[in-house]
Amino acid sequence: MAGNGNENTGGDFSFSAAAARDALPRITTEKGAKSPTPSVCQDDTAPPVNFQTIDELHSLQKKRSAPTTPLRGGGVAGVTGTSGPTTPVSAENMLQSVSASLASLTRETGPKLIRGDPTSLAKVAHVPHTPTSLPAADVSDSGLKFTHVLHNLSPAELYEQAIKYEKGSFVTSTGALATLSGAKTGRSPKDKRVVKDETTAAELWWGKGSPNIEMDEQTFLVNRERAVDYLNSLDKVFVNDQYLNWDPENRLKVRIVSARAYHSLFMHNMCIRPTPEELENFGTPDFTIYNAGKFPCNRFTHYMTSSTSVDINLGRREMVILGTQYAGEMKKGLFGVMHYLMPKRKILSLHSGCNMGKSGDVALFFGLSGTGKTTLSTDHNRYLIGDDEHCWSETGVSNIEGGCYAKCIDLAREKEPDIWNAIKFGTVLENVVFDEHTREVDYSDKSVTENTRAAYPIEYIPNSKIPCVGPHPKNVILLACDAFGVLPPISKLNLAQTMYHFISGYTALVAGTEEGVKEPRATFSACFGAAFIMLHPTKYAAMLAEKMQAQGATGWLVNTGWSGGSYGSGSRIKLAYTRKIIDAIHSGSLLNATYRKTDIFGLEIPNEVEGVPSDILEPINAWADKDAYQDTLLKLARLFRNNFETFTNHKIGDDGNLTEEILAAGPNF
Ligand SMILES: Nc1ncnc2c1ncn2[C@@H]1O[C@H](COP(=O)(O)OP(=O)(O)O)[C@@H](O)[C@H]1O
Ligand SMILES: C=C(OP(=O)(O)O)C(=O)O
Ligand SMILES: [Ca+2]
Ligand SMILES: [Mn+2]
Repeated sequence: MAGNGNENTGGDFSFSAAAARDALPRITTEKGAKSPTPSVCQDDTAPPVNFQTIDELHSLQKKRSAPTTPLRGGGVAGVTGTSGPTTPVSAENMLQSVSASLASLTRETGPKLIRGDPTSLAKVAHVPHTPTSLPAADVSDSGLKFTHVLHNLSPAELYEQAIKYEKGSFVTSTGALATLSGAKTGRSPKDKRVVKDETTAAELWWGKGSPNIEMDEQTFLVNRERAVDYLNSLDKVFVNDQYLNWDPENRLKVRIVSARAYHSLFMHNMCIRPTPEELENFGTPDFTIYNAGKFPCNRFTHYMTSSTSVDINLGRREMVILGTQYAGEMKKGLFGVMHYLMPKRKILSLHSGCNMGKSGDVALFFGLSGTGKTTLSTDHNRYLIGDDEHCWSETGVSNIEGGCYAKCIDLAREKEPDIWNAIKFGTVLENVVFDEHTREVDYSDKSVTENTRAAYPIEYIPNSKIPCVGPHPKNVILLACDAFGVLPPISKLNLAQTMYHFISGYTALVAGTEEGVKEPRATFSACFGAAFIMLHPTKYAAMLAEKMQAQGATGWLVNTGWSGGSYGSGSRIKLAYTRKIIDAIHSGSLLNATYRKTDIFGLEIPNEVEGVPSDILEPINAWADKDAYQDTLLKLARLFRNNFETFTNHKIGDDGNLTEEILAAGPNF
């Protein structure tokens, strides 16, 4: 029979005489005792183990983080009860600070907080929450419970949290964390509110065309309390303390309090990550986000028109998110804050990508969502400074963020290798569809949304420039994804034209990034980011004009949209051609090309661009139906003219001549 290890040769089955009588010999286990069979298993002798139980074995697995990483939570054996001698002072400070952030406005007390995961067996330090002798009427159950704080967890820890507790979290075949953002898969601009107080009433852009829909301070506090109460009711909250802006002089300290590991990992990737030393000395944040995620606002609250509300209070330096889990709200909410704070310091905030050539030539890529900022600023031959949000100061450019947020729909390894390779361990992959077994992502699948996204730290792009700063830009590239197919793939702009197109901010909004947009549609968004600007567009335009003039930067308009017909009949310009066009801008060869001027828009188009078929450079040549082309061109020109009407009564900067030139730089018909 198989299994007893004896060779059964002929049916006879016999033990050795001794074994049969006395059963098996005893094995000696005493220390130092000689093995009963010294000649075998010689090198199986291991040094003595230093654990007695399974729990002890497990406790050995996790080494304590270095003393410079004091703010780690679960698993660190600390003290129970009030903080004792082994609690690092900075950790206690952190808890005090978070408790202050999460304090109820009405009960005037911070919640009781503990570091670490609530399921962790190891007891960790907590802050005793301050006043103890409250009148009995003020004592509530929420005041008696502890909330666990998961402060600046590492990506690995956040993966574990997400996979254990957040439905829809999976590791993909390349190691990314696939997540679902829930009902909202894009931003909700109609649900954005900005507190109008005395200061902001005077400073901000309000009224027609403005993204700033007002709310009063009192209503903000109602929503803030709602978010804070929700967060405090949870067993645990995630807290990220990070930075915005790579320019050290103009850095902002931000705190993000959220309910999901997904949100914490997203912001870990998208904001600038502090070093352990910086984290230890973080102090009080300059701006705080309370992200209550799926927890809705109360529709009976004044100003609320849906169950989603994204509220910014510049005076309190706080933002509240209720009723949406789309992580992009946090990133773009902070961008709005920068659009307010930076111009006060004479720094221009830009909705643009930015990269730098080997010789130090910097290019900006402006454009609305889906026009190619991320794709075209991620360029294997150049250093990536950032893909979406920048500042332009007296000294040059700086990225506001520490990561990139790339669209993933139809992502292909051959076309965008750097973005493809960045989707690995640590990257958040939102709303993608993958094979249930292999976990291979199908980037063409739009079942959840068109707006599938990857958020990764900028250093995941091999030629990213760290720190993400650079000298003054040489080229300012305006990207428009023209769904009408009438704008040339490339045109050179004079300063007035650059300003005209910057203020117009034209594109065909590609489906998905904003809720409810299912088809490309022509749209105008001042400064290529009206949803995020806080001041009147002419304020940013004046700063851009001044900076471009001072630095002698050249403006370009690049159509990354349709050619040979409108959306539906023509086709999108090949990414490979757009890249050739961009190469020619960077190399300087386009500056020396010969140009001709187009009708109506008066755009200068080159006769030739290396690597691009010449018959697409002049849009009419690519259209089969020339009459249809003329009609469409006029239609778009009218849309431009109508849109610009609201700006005709505004002066741009102090230069009266420039204002006149800008007004004249639009289409003529
Ligand atoms: N000719 C083109 N130029 C730029 N992007 C293109 C082009 N054709 C297709 N695309 C696709 O359009 C999308 C641009 O998105 P992205 O770069 O993320 O835009 P943004 O950063 O401006 O929001 C990408 O999915 C890219 O692959
Ligand atoms: C995340 C966004 O930015 P973009 O589409 O420009 O990458 C957004 O607009 O929500
Ligand atoms: Ca953007
Ligand atoms: Mn982008």
